[in-house]
Amino acid sequence: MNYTTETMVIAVAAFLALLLAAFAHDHLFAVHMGILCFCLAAGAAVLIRRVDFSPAGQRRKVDISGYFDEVIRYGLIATVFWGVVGFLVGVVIALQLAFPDLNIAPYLNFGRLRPVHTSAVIFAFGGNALIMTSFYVVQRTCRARLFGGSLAWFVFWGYQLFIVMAATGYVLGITQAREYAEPEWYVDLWLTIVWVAYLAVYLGTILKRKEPHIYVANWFYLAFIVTIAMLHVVNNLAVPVSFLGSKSYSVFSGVQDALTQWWYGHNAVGFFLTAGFLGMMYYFVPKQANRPVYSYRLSIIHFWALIFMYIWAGPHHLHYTALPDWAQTLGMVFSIMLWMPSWGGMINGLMTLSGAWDKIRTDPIIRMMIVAIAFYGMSTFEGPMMSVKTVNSLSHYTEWTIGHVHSGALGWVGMITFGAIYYLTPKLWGRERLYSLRMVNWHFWLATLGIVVYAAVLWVAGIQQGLMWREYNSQGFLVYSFAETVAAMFPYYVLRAVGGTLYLAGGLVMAWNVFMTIRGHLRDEAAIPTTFAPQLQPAE
Ligand code: HEM
Ligand code: HEM
Ligand SMILES: [Cu+2]
Repeated sequence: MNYTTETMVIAVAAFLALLLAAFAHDHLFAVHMGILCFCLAAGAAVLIRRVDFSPAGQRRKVDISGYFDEVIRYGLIATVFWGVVGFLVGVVIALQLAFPDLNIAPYLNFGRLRPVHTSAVIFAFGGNALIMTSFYVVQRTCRARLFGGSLAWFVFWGYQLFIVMAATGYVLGITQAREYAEPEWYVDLWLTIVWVAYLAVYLGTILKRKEPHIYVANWFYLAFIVTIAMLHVVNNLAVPVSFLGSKSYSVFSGVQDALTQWWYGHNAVGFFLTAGFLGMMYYFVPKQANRPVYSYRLSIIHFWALIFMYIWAGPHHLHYTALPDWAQTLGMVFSIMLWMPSWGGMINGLMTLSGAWDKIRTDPIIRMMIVAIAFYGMSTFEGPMMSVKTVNSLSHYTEWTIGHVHSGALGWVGMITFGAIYYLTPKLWGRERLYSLRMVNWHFWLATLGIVVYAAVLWVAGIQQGLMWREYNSQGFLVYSFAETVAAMFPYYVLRAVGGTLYLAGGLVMAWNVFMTIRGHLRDEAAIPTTFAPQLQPAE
Protein backbone atom coordinates (compact mmCIF):
# COMPACT_ATOMS: atom_id res chain seq x y z
CA MET A 1 0.00 0.00 0.00
CA ASN A 2 1.17 3.51 -0.70
CA TYR A 3 1.11 5.75 2.33
CA THR A 4 2.97 8.76 0.90
CA THR A 5 0.22 11.31 1.54
CA GLU A 6 -0.56 9.98 4.99
CA THR A 7 3.12 10.06 5.95
CA MET A 8 3.53 13.62 4.77
CA VAL A 9 0.45 14.83 6.60
CA ILE A 10 1.59 13.20 9.85
CA ALA A 11 5.13 14.54 9.50
CA VAL A 12 3.80 18.08 8.97
CA ALA A 13 1.50 17.65 11.98
CA ALA A 14 4.48 16.54 14.08
CA PHE A 15 6.33 19.69 13.04
CA LEU A 16 3.32 21.85 13.97
CA ALA A 17 3.16 20.16 17.37
CA LEU A 18 6.82 21.03 17.83
CA LEU A 19 6.05 24.68 17.06
CA LEU A 20 3.17 24.65 19.55
CA ALA A 21 5.53 23.24 22.16
CA ALA A 22 8.08 25.94 21.41
CA PHE A 23 5.63 28.85 21.63
CA ALA A 24 3.45 27.47 24.44
CA HIS A 25 2.13 29.90 27.02
CA ASP A 26 2.35 27.45 29.87
CA HIS A 27 4.72 24.72 30.84
CA LEU A 28 2.14 21.91 30.87
CA PHE A 29 0.97 22.74 27.35
CA ALA A 30 4.58 22.66 26.17
CA VAL A 31 5.16 19.21 27.65
CA HIS A 32 1.86 17.91 26.28
CA MET A 33 2.64 19.18 22.78
CA GLY A 34 6.08 17.60 23.11
CA ILE A 35 4.37 14.27 23.77
CA LEU A 36 2.08 14.83 20.78
CA CYS A 37 5.08 15.64 18.59
CA PHE A 38 6.80 12.46 19.73
CA CYS A 39 3.75 10.29 18.96
CA LEU A 40 3.26 11.81 15.51
CA ALA A 41 6.96 11.62 14.66
CA ALA A 42 7.01 7.97 15.70
CA GLY A 43 3.92 7.35 13.55
CA ALA A 44 5.54 9.05 10.57
CA ALA A 45 8.73 7.03 11.07
CA VAL A 46 6.81 3.77 11.06
CA LEU A 47 4.85 4.77 7.98
CA ILE A 48 7.86 6.00 6.01
CA ARG A 49 9.42 2.57 6.25
CA ARG A 50 6.28 1.12 4.70
CA VAL A 51 6.05 3.54 1.80
CA ASP A 52 5.99 1.41 -1.31
CA PHE A 53 6.89 3.07 -4.60
CA SER A 54 6.29 0.02 -6.80
CA PRO A 55 3.16 -0.08 -9.00
CA ALA A 56 1.99 -3.06 -6.96
CA GLY A 57 2.04 -0.71 -3.99
CA GLN A 58 -0.95 1.05 -5.48
CA ARG A 59 -3.09 -2.04 -5.01
CA ARG A 60 -5.10 -2.21 -1.82
CA LYS A 61 -5.12 -5.45 0.07
CA VAL A 62 -8.53 -7.11 0.06
CA ASP A 63 -9.61 -9.35 2.91
CA ILE A 64 -10.65 -12.94 2.32
CA SER A 65 -14.07 -12.12 3.71
CA GLY A 66 -14.47 -9.37 1.12
CA TYR A 67 -15.03 -6.91 3.98
CA PHE A 68 -12.66 -4.34 5.46
CA ASP A 69 -11.44 -6.42 8.41
CA GLU A 70 -7.84 -5.34 8.97
CA VAL A 71 -8.86 -2.30 11.04
CA ILE A 72 -11.13 -4.55 13.13
CA ARG A 73 -8.22 -6.87 13.91
CA TYR A 74 -6.25 -3.85 15.17
CA GLY A 75 -9.29 -2.77 17.15
CA LEU A 76 -9.58 -6.16 18.82
CA ILE A 77 -5.94 -6.13 19.89
CA ALA A 78 -6.34 -2.55 21.16
CA THR A 79 -9.41 -3.58 23.16
CA VAL A 80 -7.56 -6.41 24.90
CA PHE A 81 -4.51 -4.23 25.51
CA TRP A 82 -6.39 -1.26 26.98
CA GLY A 83 -8.60 -3.61 28.97
CA VAL A 84 -5.60 -5.06 30.78
CA VAL A 85 -4.09 -1.58 31.29
CA GLY A 86 -7.38 -0.20 32.63
CA PHE A 87 -7.95 -3.12 35.03
CA LEU A 88 -4.36 -2.83 36.23
CA VAL A 89 -4.71 0.88 36.99
CA GLY A 90 -8.00 0.01 38.73
CA VAL A 91 -6.18 -2.40 41.01
CA VAL A 92 -3.48 0.21 41.66
CA ILE A 93 -5.96 2.92 42.70
CA ALA A 94 -7.90 0.39 44.77
CA LEU A 95 -4.66 -0.34 46.64
CA GLN A 96 -3.92 3.37 46.98
CA LEU A 97 -7.22 3.84 48.80
CA ALA A 98 -6.34 1.01 51.19
CA PHE A 99 -2.66 1.94 51.59
CA PRO A 100 -2.20 5.71 51.12
CA ASP A 101 1.60 5.31 51.11
CA LEU A 102 1.27 4.02 47.56
CA ASN A 103 0.43 7.53 46.39
CA ILE A 104 3.47 8.78 44.53
CA ALA A 105 3.07 12.53 44.31
CA PRO A 106 2.47 14.34 42.14
CA TYR A 107 2.27 12.31 38.95
CA LEU A 108 1.04 9.00 40.25
CA ASN A 109 -1.24 9.97 43.09
CA PHE A 110 -4.85 8.79 43.36
CA GLY A 111 -6.32 12.05 42.07
CA ARG A 112 -4.45 11.75 38.77
CA LEU A 113 -4.60 7.99 38.33
CA ARG A 114 -8.35 7.76 38.96
CA PRO A 115 -9.27 9.49 35.68
CA VAL A 116 -6.57 7.40 33.96
CA HIS A 117 -8.50 4.35 35.19
CA THR A 118 -11.97 5.59 34.26
CA SER A 119 -10.89 6.79 30.82
CA ALA A 120 -8.84 3.65 30.16
CA VAL A 121 -11.72 1.29 30.94
CA ILE A 122 -14.59 3.36 29.51
CA PHE A 123 -13.04 5.09 26.52
CA ALA A 124 -10.01 2.97 25.66
CA PHE A 125 -11.32 -0.52 26.45
CA GLY A 126 -15.06 0.14 25.98
CA GLY A 127 -14.60 2.62 23.13
CA ASN A 128 -12.29 0.39 21.10
CA ALA A 129 -14.64 -2.55 21.72
CA LEU A 130 -17.58 -0.51 20.42
CA ILE A 131 -15.75 0.88 17.40
CA MET A 132 -14.35 -2.47 16.29
CA THR A 133 -17.54 -4.48 16.85
CA SER A 134 -19.66 -1.80 15.20
CA PHE A 135 -17.40 -1.94 12.13
CA TYR A 136 -17.76 -5.72 12.08
CA VAL A 137 -21.52 -5.77 12.64
CA VAL A 138 -22.41 -2.99 10.22
CA GLN A 139 -20.57 -4.66 7.35
CA ARG A 140 -22.14 -8.07 7.95
CA THR A 141 -25.68 -6.88 8.56
CA CYS A 142 -25.62 -4.44 5.63
CA ARG A 143 -23.63 -6.72 3.31
CA ALA A 144 -21.44 -3.75 2.38
CA ARG A 145 -17.77 -2.85 2.80
CA LEU A 146 -16.95 -0.02 5.18
CA PHE A 147 -17.59 3.36 3.61
CA GLY A 148 -14.74 5.80 3.06
CA GLY A 149 -11.70 3.63 2.28
CA SER A 150 -8.92 4.47 4.71
CA LEU A 151 -11.17 6.78 6.77
CA ALA A 152 -11.67 3.82 9.12
CA TRP A 153 -7.89 3.84 9.73
CA PHE A 154 -8.10 7.51 10.59
CA VAL A 155 -10.84 6.71 13.10
CA PHE A 156 -8.79 3.94 14.69
CA TRP A 157 -5.47 5.76 14.97
CA GLY A 158 -7.07 9.12 15.69
CA TYR A 159 -8.92 7.52 18.58
CA GLN A 160 -5.74 5.95 19.99
CA LEU A 161 -4.07 9.36 19.82
CA PHE A 162 -7.00 10.81 21.75
CA ILE A 163 -6.54 8.15 24.45
CA VAL A 164 -2.81 8.76 24.77
CA MET A 165 -3.26 12.55 24.92
CA ALA A 166 -6.03 12.21 27.50
CA ALA A 167 -4.10 9.84 29.76
CA THR A 168 -0.77 11.68 29.59
CA GLY A 169 -2.65 14.92 30.27
CA TYR A 170 -4.15 13.55 33.49
CA VAL A 171 -0.79 12.36 34.75
CA LEU A 172 0.68 15.80 34.03
CA GLY A 173 -2.21 17.44 35.86
CA ILE A 174 -4.08 18.85 32.85
CA THR A 175 -7.81 18.47 33.48
CA GLN A 176 -11.16 20.22 33.09
CA ALA A 177 -12.26 18.53 36.33
CA ARG A 178 -15.48 17.26 34.72
CA GLU A 179 -15.93 13.59 35.44
CA TYR A 180 -15.55 11.36 32.35
CA ALA A 181 -14.85 14.54 30.34
CA GLU A 182 -11.52 15.49 31.89
CA PRO A 183 -9.50 16.19 28.71
CA GLU A 184 -8.89 19.86 27.98
CA TRP A 185 -10.27 21.82 25.04
CA TYR A 186 -7.69 20.86 22.37
CA VAL A 187 -8.02 17.14 23.05
CA ASP A 188 -11.81 17.56 22.96
CA LEU A 189 -11.61 19.25 19.57
CA TRP A 190 -9.52 16.38 18.26
CA LEU A 191 -12.03 13.80 19.51
CA THR A 192 -14.83 15.74 17.80
CA ILE A 193 -13.05 15.42 14.45
CA VAL A 194 -12.43 11.70 14.98
CA TRP A 195 -16.02 11.15 16.05
CA VAL A 196 -17.45 12.88 12.96
CA ALA A 197 -15.25 10.61 10.83
CA TYR A 198 -16.58 7.62 12.78
CA LEU A 199 -20.16 8.72 12.12
CA ALA A 200 -19.34 9.18 8.42
CA VAL A 201 -17.89 5.67 8.12
CA TYR A 202 -20.79 4.11 9.98
CA LEU A 203 -23.62 6.01 8.35
CA GLY A 204 -21.99 5.79 4.92
CA THR A 205 -21.88 2.00 5.22
CA ILE A 206 -25.55 1.88 6.20
CA LEU A 207 -26.47 4.13 3.28
CA LYS A 208 -24.70 1.93 0.74
CA ARG A 209 -26.12 -1.29 2.19
CA LYS A 210 -27.24 -4.13 -0.06
CA GLU A 211 -29.56 -5.50 2.60
CA PRO A 212 -32.80 -3.44 2.56
CA HIS A 213 -33.55 -4.05 6.22
CA ILE A 214 -31.52 -2.24 8.92
CA TYR A 215 -30.87 -4.79 11.65
CA VAL A 216 -31.65 -3.62 15.19
CA ALA A 217 -28.01 -3.75 16.38
CA ASN A 218 -27.30 -0.89 13.99
CA TRP A 219 -30.03 1.22 15.58
CA PHE A 220 -28.32 0.92 18.93
CA TYR A 221 -24.84 1.62 17.58
CA LEU A 222 -26.13 4.62 15.67
CA ALA A 223 -27.92 6.02 18.73
CA PHE A 224 -24.63 5.64 20.61
CA ILE A 225 -22.56 7.45 17.99
CA VAL A 226 -25.00 10.32 17.43
CA THR A 227 -25.83 10.93 21.09
CA ILE A 228 -22.21 10.82 22.24
CA ALA A 229 -21.40 13.44 19.61
CA MET A 230 -24.12 15.70 21.01
CA LEU A 231 -23.18 15.14 24.66
CA HIS A 232 -19.48 15.64 24.01
CA VAL A 233 -19.90 18.90 22.15
CA VAL A 234 -22.33 20.51 24.60
CA ASN A 235 -20.62 19.43 27.81
CA ASN A 236 -17.22 20.59 26.56
CA LEU A 237 -18.26 24.06 25.41
CA ALA A 238 -15.45 26.09 26.89
CA VAL A 239 -13.34 29.18 26.28
CA PRO A 240 -9.59 28.54 26.26
CA VAL A 241 -7.52 31.07 28.17
CA SER A 242 -5.09 31.05 25.26
CA PHE A 243 -4.81 29.06 22.06
CA LEU A 244 -1.28 28.21 23.15
CA GLY A 245 -2.22 27.13 26.65
CA SER A 246 -3.86 24.14 28.27
CA LYS A 247 -6.44 25.85 30.50
CA SER A 248 -10.03 26.66 29.56
CA TYR A 249 -13.21 27.78 31.32
CA SER A 250 -16.63 26.25 30.84
CA VAL A 251 -19.25 28.49 29.26
CA PHE A 252 -21.72 27.35 31.91
CA SER A 253 -21.54 28.24 35.57
CA GLY A 254 -23.05 27.29 38.90
CA VAL A 255 -25.87 24.79 38.96
CA GLN A 256 -26.35 25.01 35.17
CA ASP A 257 -22.79 23.79 34.82
CA ALA A 258 -23.48 20.91 37.21
CA LEU A 259 -26.63 19.94 35.38
CA THR A 260 -24.91 20.03 31.98
CA GLN A 261 -22.13 17.85 33.39
CA TRP A 262 -24.57 15.24 34.76
CA TRP A 263 -26.77 15.35 31.71
CA TYR A 264 -23.54 14.34 30.00
CA GLY A 265 -22.34 11.91 32.69
CA HIS A 266 -25.59 10.04 33.00
CA ASN A 267 -26.09 9.75 29.26
CA ALA A 268 -22.51 8.62 28.83
CA VAL A 269 -23.70 5.67 30.94
CA GLY A 270 -26.88 5.41 28.88
CA PHE A 271 -25.43 5.65 25.42
CA PHE A 272 -21.78 4.67 25.76
CA LEU A 273 -22.01 1.95 28.40
CA THR A 274 -25.55 0.82 27.57
CA ALA A 275 -26.88 1.51 24.05
CA GLY A 276 -23.60 0.67 22.33
CA PHE A 277 -23.18 -2.55 24.26
CA LEU A 278 -26.82 -3.47 23.60
CA GLY A 279 -25.92 -3.23 19.91
CA MET A 280 -23.16 -5.71 20.66
CA MET A 281 -25.60 -7.97 22.49
CA TYR A 282 -28.11 -7.93 19.63
CA TYR A 283 -25.55 -9.22 17.18
CA PHE A 284 -23.25 -11.52 19.13
CA VAL A 285 -25.71 -13.31 21.42
CA PRO A 286 -27.93 -14.60 18.57
CA LYS A 287 -24.78 -15.48 16.59
CA GLN A 288 -23.09 -17.42 19.37
CA ALA A 289 -26.35 -19.11 20.43
CA ASN A 290 -27.27 -19.75 16.81
CA ARG A 291 -30.83 -18.63 17.52
CA PRO A 292 -32.88 -15.67 16.25
CA VAL A 293 -33.50 -12.69 18.52
CA TYR A 294 -36.35 -13.57 20.87
CA SER A 295 -38.64 -10.70 19.87
CA TYR A 296 -37.95 -8.20 17.16
CA ARG A 297 -40.97 -6.15 18.21
CA LEU A 298 -39.70 -5.90 21.78
CA SER A 299 -36.32 -4.73 20.50
CA ILE A 300 -37.92 -1.83 18.64
CA ILE A 301 -40.16 -0.83 21.56
CA HIS A 302 -37.41 -0.94 24.16
CA PHE A 303 -35.03 0.90 21.85
CA TRP A 304 -37.28 3.94 21.49
CA ALA A 305 -38.36 3.87 25.13
CA LEU A 306 -34.75 3.61 26.28
CA ILE A 307 -33.38 6.51 24.26
CA PHE A 308 -36.36 8.70 25.09
CA MET A 309 -36.17 8.14 28.83
CA TYR A 310 -32.40 8.08 29.45
CA ILE A 311 -31.99 11.69 28.39
CA TRP A 312 -34.15 12.97 31.29
CA ALA A 313 -32.68 10.99 34.17
CA GLY A 314 -29.41 12.94 34.66
CA PRO A 315 -30.63 14.99 37.65
CA HIS A 316 -30.57 11.84 39.83
CA HIS A 317 -26.84 12.61 40.22
CA LEU A 318 -27.70 15.94 41.86
CA HIS A 319 -30.23 15.02 44.54
CA TYR A 320 -30.30 17.40 47.52
CA THR A 321 -28.16 19.98 45.75
CA ALA A 322 -28.94 23.54 44.62
CA LEU A 323 -30.75 22.07 41.62
CA PRO A 324 -34.46 22.97 41.77
CA ASP A 325 -36.54 20.34 43.49
CA TRP A 326 -38.79 19.76 40.49
CA ALA A 327 -35.76 18.88 38.36
CA GLN A 328 -34.58 16.35 40.94
CA THR A 329 -38.03 14.77 41.03
CA LEU A 330 -38.14 14.69 37.24
CA GLY A 331 -34.81 12.84 37.19
CA MET A 332 -36.07 10.38 39.78
CA VAL A 333 -39.33 9.68 37.95
CA PHE A 334 -37.64 9.09 34.62
CA SER A 335 -35.06 6.84 36.31
CA ILE A 336 -37.79 4.65 37.74
CA MET A 337 -39.54 4.46 34.39
CA LEU A 338 -36.21 3.53 32.84
CA TRP A 339 -36.33 0.23 34.65
CA MET A 340 -38.88 -1.11 32.15
CA PRO A 341 -37.09 -0.51 28.83
CA SER A 342 -33.89 -1.74 30.48
CA TRP A 343 -35.48 -4.99 31.46
CA GLY A 344 -37.04 -5.18 28.00
CA GLY A 345 -33.49 -5.44 26.69
CA MET A 346 -32.51 -7.93 29.34
CA ILE A 347 -35.49 -10.18 28.61
CA ASN A 348 -34.83 -10.03 24.91
CA GLY A 349 -31.21 -11.02 25.42
CA LEU A 350 -31.91 -13.82 27.88
CA MET A 351 -34.87 -15.27 26.01
CA THR A 352 -32.85 -15.47 22.81
CA LEU A 353 -31.56 -18.62 24.44
CA SER A 354 -35.00 -20.18 24.71
CA GLY A 355 -34.78 -23.66 23.30
CA ALA A 356 -30.99 -23.62 23.73
CA TRP A 357 -30.58 -23.26 27.48
CA ASP A 358 -28.24 -26.24 27.59
CA LYS A 359 -25.63 -24.02 25.91
CA ILE A 360 -25.11 -22.27 29.26
CA ARG A 361 -23.66 -25.54 30.49
CA THR A 362 -21.70 -26.46 27.42
CA ASP A 363 -20.48 -23.16 25.99
CA PRO A 364 -18.44 -20.87 28.26
CA ILE A 365 -18.75 -18.00 25.78
CA ILE A 366 -22.55 -18.10 25.98
CA ARG A 367 -22.26 -18.34 29.73
CA MET A 368 -20.22 -15.15 29.75
CA MET A 369 -22.81 -13.35 27.64
CA ILE A 370 -25.68 -14.54 29.81
CA VAL A 371 -23.96 -13.41 33.00
CA ALA A 372 -23.35 -10.06 31.30
CA ILE A 373 -27.06 -9.71 30.59
CA ALA A 374 -27.91 -10.79 34.14
CA PHE A 375 -25.63 -8.05 35.52
CA TYR A 376 -27.19 -5.58 33.12
CA GLY A 377 -30.55 -6.50 34.62
CA MET A 378 -29.22 -6.23 38.13
CA SER A 379 -27.57 -2.84 37.77
CA THR A 380 -30.60 -1.41 35.96
CA PHE A 381 -32.72 -2.48 38.90
CA GLU A 382 -30.27 -1.07 41.42
CA GLY A 383 -29.95 2.23 39.54
CA PRO A 384 -33.67 3.14 39.60
CA MET A 385 -33.75 2.17 43.27
CA MET A 386 -30.78 4.43 44.06
CA SER A 387 -32.41 7.28 42.19
CA VAL A 388 -35.28 7.38 44.71
CA LYS A 389 -34.43 10.40 46.83
CA THR A 390 -34.78 8.68 50.18
CA VAL A 391 -32.50 5.83 49.09
CA ASN A 392 -30.06 8.27 47.54
CA SER A 393 -29.82 10.23 50.79
CA LEU A 394 -28.13 7.15 52.19
CA SER A 395 -26.26 5.86 49.14
CA HIS A 396 -24.93 9.10 47.67
CA TYR A 397 -21.22 9.83 48.26
CA THR A 398 -20.74 6.31 49.61
CA GLU A 399 -19.02 3.18 48.30
CA TRP A 400 -22.43 1.85 47.31
CA THR A 401 -22.32 4.09 44.23
CA ILE A 402 -18.92 2.65 43.33
CA GLY A 403 -20.31 -0.87 43.77
CA HIS A 404 -23.25 -0.04 41.48
CA VAL A 405 -20.88 1.37 38.87
CA HIS A 406 -18.75 -1.73 38.84
CA SER A 407 -21.56 -4.27 38.74
CA GLY A 408 -22.57 -2.50 35.53
CA ALA A 409 -19.01 -2.00 34.35
CA LEU A 410 -17.36 -5.32 35.23
CA GLY A 411 -20.51 -7.40 34.89
CA TRP A 412 -22.28 -5.98 31.87
CA VAL A 413 -19.73 -3.97 29.85
CA GLY A 414 -16.77 -6.24 30.60
CA MET A 415 -18.45 -9.61 30.18
CA ILE A 416 -20.38 -8.84 26.99
CA THR A 417 -17.14 -7.50 25.48
CA PHE A 418 -15.20 -10.63 26.46
CA GLY A 419 -17.93 -12.72 24.80
CA ALA A 420 -17.64 -10.69 21.59
CA ILE A 421 -13.83 -10.92 21.65
CA TYR A 422 -13.97 -14.71 21.96
CA TYR A 423 -16.48 -14.92 19.15
CA LEU A 424 -14.46 -12.66 16.86
CA THR A 425 -10.85 -13.75 17.33
CA PRO A 426 -11.00 -17.08 15.43
CA LYS A 427 -13.24 -15.53 12.76
CA LEU A 428 -11.02 -12.51 12.12
CA TRP A 429 -7.79 -14.48 11.90
CA GLY A 430 -9.31 -17.38 9.98
CA ARG A 431 -8.69 -19.94 12.74
CA GLU A 432 -10.73 -23.07 13.18
CA ARG A 433 -11.46 -22.26 16.83
CA LEU A 434 -10.03 -20.51 19.90
CA TYR A 435 -6.70 -21.68 21.29
CA SER A 436 -8.38 -22.91 24.47
CA LEU A 437 -11.98 -23.14 25.65
CA ARG A 438 -10.86 -24.28 29.09
CA MET A 439 -9.07 -20.95 29.47
CA VAL A 440 -12.32 -19.17 28.58
CA ASN A 441 -13.88 -21.17 31.39
CA TRP A 442 -11.12 -20.02 33.76
CA HIS A 443 -11.58 -16.46 32.66
CA PHE A 444 -15.31 -16.77 33.26
CA TRP A 445 -14.89 -17.96 36.84
CA LEU A 446 -12.11 -15.52 37.73
CA ALA A 447 -14.12 -12.59 36.39
CA THR A 448 -17.41 -13.70 37.96
CA LEU A 449 -15.80 -14.25 41.33
CA GLY A 450 -14.02 -10.90 41.04
CA ILE A 451 -17.28 -9.06 40.32
CA VAL A 452 -19.19 -10.76 43.11
CA VAL A 453 -16.47 -9.91 45.64
CA TYR A 454 -16.20 -6.33 44.36
CA ALA A 455 -19.95 -5.61 44.38
CA ALA A 456 -20.86 -7.45 47.59
CA VAL A 457 -18.02 -5.88 49.59
CA LEU A 458 -18.95 -2.38 48.46
CA TRP A 459 -22.62 -2.84 49.28
CA VAL A 460 -21.69 -3.63 52.86
CA ALA A 461 -19.08 -0.86 52.92
CA GLY A 462 -21.40 1.74 51.43
CA ILE A 463 -24.35 1.07 53.68
CA GLN A 464 -22.13 1.00 56.75
CA GLN A 465 -20.49 4.26 55.68
CA GLY A 466 -23.84 5.95 55.06
CA LEU A 467 -25.22 4.80 58.40
CA MET A 468 -22.09 5.94 60.26
CA TRP A 469 -22.29 9.41 58.69
CA ARG A 470 -25.87 9.92 59.82
CA GLU A 471 -25.74 8.42 63.30
CA TYR A 472 -26.61 10.85 66.09
CA ASN A 473 -26.45 10.25 69.83
CA SER A 474 -29.19 11.13 72.31
CA GLN A 475 -27.82 14.65 72.68
CA GLY A 476 -27.96 15.32 68.97
CA PHE A 477 -24.22 15.06 68.26
CA LEU A 478 -22.74 13.00 65.45
CA VAL A 479 -21.42 9.73 66.86
CA TYR A 480 -18.50 9.31 64.43
CA SER A 481 -15.93 11.76 63.21
CA PHE A 482 -15.26 11.67 59.47
CA ALA A 483 -11.80 10.16 60.03
CA GLU A 484 -13.38 7.23 61.88
CA THR A 485 -15.66 6.48 58.93
CA VAL A 486 -12.63 6.50 56.63
CA ALA A 487 -10.71 4.12 58.88
CA ALA A 488 -13.72 1.77 58.97
CA MET A 489 -13.42 1.28 55.20
CA PHE A 490 -9.96 -0.29 55.36
CA PRO A 491 -10.92 -4.01 55.29
CA TYR A 492 -13.40 -3.40 52.49
CA TYR A 493 -10.82 -1.55 50.42
CA VAL A 494 -8.42 -4.47 50.75
CA LEU A 495 -11.11 -6.96 49.74
CA ARG A 496 -12.13 -4.83 46.78
CA ALA A 497 -8.51 -4.89 45.60
CA VAL A 498 -8.61 -8.69 45.89
CA GLY A 499 -11.79 -8.82 43.75
CA GLY A 500 -10.16 -6.51 41.23
CA THR A 501 -7.04 -8.65 41.10
CA LEU A 502 -9.16 -11.71 40.27
CA TYR A 503 -10.82 -9.75 37.48
CA LEU A 504 -7.43 -8.58 36.19
CA ALA A 505 -6.11 -12.16 36.28
CA GLY A 506 -9.06 -13.18 34.10
CA GLY A 507 -8.15 -10.41 31.69
CA LEU A 508 -4.57 -11.71 31.45
CA VAL A 509 -5.83 -15.24 30.76
CA MET A 510 -7.90 -13.79 27.92
CA ALA A 511 -4.94 -11.85 26.52
CA TRP A 512 -2.87 -15.05 26.38
CA ASN A 513 -5.69 -17.01 24.80
CA VAL A 514 -6.26 -14.34 22.15
CA PHE A 515 -2.52 -14.09 21.46
CA MET A 516 -2.16 -17.85 20.98
CA THR A 517 -5.26 -17.99 18.77
CA ILE A 518 -3.83 -15.25 16.57
CA ARG A 519 -0.55 -17.15 16.36
CA GLY A 520 -2.58 -20.11 15.07
CA HIS A 521 -2.08 -22.53 17.94
CA LEU A 522 -4.71 -24.98 19.16
CA ARG A 523 -4.34 -26.19 22.72
CA ASP A 524 -4.58 -29.93 23.12
CA GLU A 525 -7.02 -30.21 25.98
CA ALA A 526 -9.81 -32.30 27.46
CA ALA A 527 -13.40 -31.11 27.06
CA ILE A 528 -14.79 -28.85 29.81
CA PRO A 529 -16.78 -30.78 32.42
CA THR A 530 -20.31 -29.59 31.70
CA THR A 531 -21.99 -30.54 34.95
CA PHE A 532 -21.11 -31.09 38.55
CA ALA A 533 -23.84 -33.71 38.98
CA PRO A 534 -22.97 -37.39 38.34
CA GLN A 535 -23.56 -38.24 34.70
CA LEU A 536 -26.64 -40.36 34.14
CA GLN A 537 -25.79 -43.44 32.19
CA PRO A 538 -28.09 -44.13 29.26
CA ALA A 539 -30.16 -47.30 29.84
CA GLU A 540 -28.74 -50.38 28.18
C1 HEM B 1 -9.87 -4.76 37.89
C2 HEM B 1 -10.97 -4.16 37.84
C3 HEM B 1 -11.27 -2.81 38.45
C4 HEM B 1 -10.87 -2.27 39.66
C5 HEM B 1 -10.03 -2.90 40.74
C6 HEM B 1 -11.44 -0.94 39.73
C7 HEM B 1 -11.23 -0.05 40.79
C8 HEM B 1 -11.75 1.22 40.87
C9 HEM B 1 -11.52 2.15 41.96
C10 HEM B 1 -10.67 1.87 43.18
C11 HEM B 1 -12.20 3.28 41.68
C12 HEM B 1 -12.26 4.56 42.53
C13 HEM B 1 -13.34 4.45 43.53
C14 HEM B 1 -13.44 5.62 44.43
O1 HEM B 1 -13.13 6.75 44.04
O2 HEM B 1 -13.85 5.42 45.59
C15 HEM B 1 -12.88 3.09 40.42
C16 HEM B 1 -13.71 4.00 39.82
C17 HEM B 1 -14.39 3.77 38.63
N1 HEM B 1 -14.26 2.67 37.79
FE1 HEM B 1 -13.22 1.00 38.19
N2 HEM B 1 -12.17 -0.71 38.59
C18 HEM B 1 -12.09 -1.82 37.80
C19 HEM B 1 -12.68 -1.99 36.55
C20 HEM B 1 -13.51 -1.08 35.92
C21 HEM B 1 -14.14 -1.27 34.65
C22 HEM B 1 -13.98 -2.50 33.74
C23 HEM B 1 -14.89 -0.15 34.42
C24 HEM B 1 -15.76 0.24 33.23
C25 HEM B 1 -16.00 -0.46 32.16
C26 HEM B 1 -14.71 0.74 35.56
C27 HEM B 1 -15.29 1.98 35.68
C28 HEM B 1 -15.11 2.85 36.74
C29 HEM B 1 -15.81 4.10 36.88
C30 HEM B 1 -16.87 4.66 35.91
C31 HEM B 1 -15.37 4.69 38.07
C32 HEM B 1 -15.83 6.01 38.69
C33 HEM B 1 -16.99 5.74 39.61
C34 HEM B 1 -17.65 6.94 40.22
O3 HEM B 1 -17.11 8.05 40.16
O4 HEM B 1 -18.74 6.80 40.80
N3 HEM B 1 -13.86 0.14 36.43
N4 HEM B 1 -12.58 1.82 39.93
C1 HEM C 1 -31.91 2.08 34.61
C2 HEM C 1 -30.63 2.20 34.65
C3 HEM C 1 -29.84 2.97 35.67
C4 HEM C 1 -30.22 3.95 36.56
C5 HEM C 1 -31.60 4.56 36.75
C6 HEM C 1 -29.04 4.34 37.29
C7 HEM C 1 -29.04 5.26 38.34
C8 HEM C 1 -27.93 5.66 39.02
C9 HEM C 1 -27.90 6.45 40.23
C10 HEM C 1 -29.14 6.93 40.99
C11 HEM C 1 -26.62 6.68 40.56
C12 HEM C 1 -26.09 7.37 41.80
C13 HEM C 1 -25.96 8.81 41.68
C14 HEM C 1 -25.34 9.40 42.92
O1 HEM C 1 -25.85 9.17 44.02
O2 HEM C 1 -24.33 10.09 42.79
C15 HEM C 1 -25.81 6.06 39.54
C16 HEM C 1 -24.45 6.16 39.46
C17 HEM C 1 -23.72 5.60 38.42
N1 HEM C 1 -24.15 4.65 37.54
FE1 HEM C 1 -26.05 4.05 37.28
N2 HEM C 1 -27.97 3.62 36.85
C18 HEM C 1 -28.41 2.77 35.86
C19 HEM C 1 -27.64 1.87 35.16
C20 HEM C 1 -26.27 1.90 35.11
C21 HEM C 1 -25.44 1.02 34.32
C22 HEM C 1 -25.95 -0.12 33.45
C23 HEM C 1 -24.15 1.45 34.49
C24 HEM C 1 -22.85 0.93 33.91
C25 HEM C 1 -22.72 0.20 32.89
C26 HEM C 1 -24.18 2.59 35.38
C27 HEM C 1 -23.10 3.36 35.74
C28 HEM C 1 -23.11 4.34 36.70
C29 HEM C 1 -21.98 5.16 37.00
C30 HEM C 1 -20.62 5.15 36.29
C31 HEM C 1 -22.35 5.96 38.11
C32 HEM C 1 -21.47 6.88 38.91
C33 HEM C 1 -21.45 8.25 38.42
C34 HEM C 1 -20.52 9.09 39.25
O3 HEM C 1 -20.93 9.59 40.30
O4 HEM C 1 -19.37 9.22 38.86
N3 HEM C 1 -25.47 2.80 35.77
N4 HEM C 1 -26.64 5.43 38.64
CU1 LIG D 1 -27.15 8.37 36.08
